[in-house]
Amino acid sequence: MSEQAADVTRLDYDGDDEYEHHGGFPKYEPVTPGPDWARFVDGMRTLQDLAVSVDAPDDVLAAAADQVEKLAELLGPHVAPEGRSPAGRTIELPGRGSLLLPPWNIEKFGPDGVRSTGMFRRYHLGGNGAAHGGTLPLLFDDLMGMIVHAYGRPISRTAYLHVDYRAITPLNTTLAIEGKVDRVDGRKTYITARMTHGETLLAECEALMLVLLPGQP
Ligand SMILES: CCCCCCCCCCCC(=O)SCCNC(=O)CCNC(=O)[C@H](O)C(C)(C)COP(=O)(O)OP(=O)(O)OC[C@H]1O[C@@H](n2cnc3c(N)ncnc32)[C@H](O)[C@@H]1OP(=O)(O)O
Repeated sequence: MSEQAADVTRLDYDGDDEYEHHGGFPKYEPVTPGPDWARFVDGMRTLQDLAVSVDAPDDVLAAAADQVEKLAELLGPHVAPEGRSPAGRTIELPGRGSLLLPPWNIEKFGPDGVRSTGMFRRYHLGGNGAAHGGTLPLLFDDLMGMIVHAYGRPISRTAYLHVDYRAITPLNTTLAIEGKVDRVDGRKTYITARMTHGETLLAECEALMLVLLPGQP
């Protein structure tokens, strides 16, 4: 992670009245859990890949289902309210340690934009070896959230997200995504971003983020 990326720890926006008074968002603070958390998330990602790709005999599936049920039983009592799990708050891990997000790593985080690199895996397969079209807006939307935050805007939500698919997005190879604030107009923040594979443009995205009014969820 670059020096600039260290700013990502401003996630909690301590002491920022604007942040405190806009919207009804819980406060998210970055965490650094022990190494077992990274191992757990990594193992779960492997399971996600397997869950969408195996064609196993019944006895294997029965054994796997037994183990999955046991695992759910083990973890069930430890469910925490939103903003309290390390998922999504472990900045150093791919996808901030959240299984919802593809395993991408933040490389640059600052007012001049956010850049992240990573790959789509078997779990993200759409058809014919390419990433599912819905995974790109997911990644772009999360990027937009980070960009608006890194720019220093109060808590905002996506009003629209427009994606232009320019080329097939491959799996299992390193890609990059990068974007920045283009302009600000009152509550509105206009952001553009692009996803690339080397020199190849895969997708472009334009979004409008709106600063939440007091009490807006
Ligand atoms: C480590 C880092 C962590 C950071 C980690 C980051 C995490 C990821 C963050 C992801 C963020 C999300 O995905 S958020 C989830 C997806 N988004 C949502 O669910 C939002 C659902 N929509 C809403 O809640 C609402 O529509 C709002 C709050 C966005 C806006 O409602 P509102 O406050 O009533 O605003 P409204 O008066 O309608 O509009 C205000 C102005 O914006 C314009 N406007 C509103 N919507 C649009 C639109 N779609 N297209 C064009 N213009 C629009 C209006 O014309 C108006 O312009 P004028 O007349 O003033 O000129």
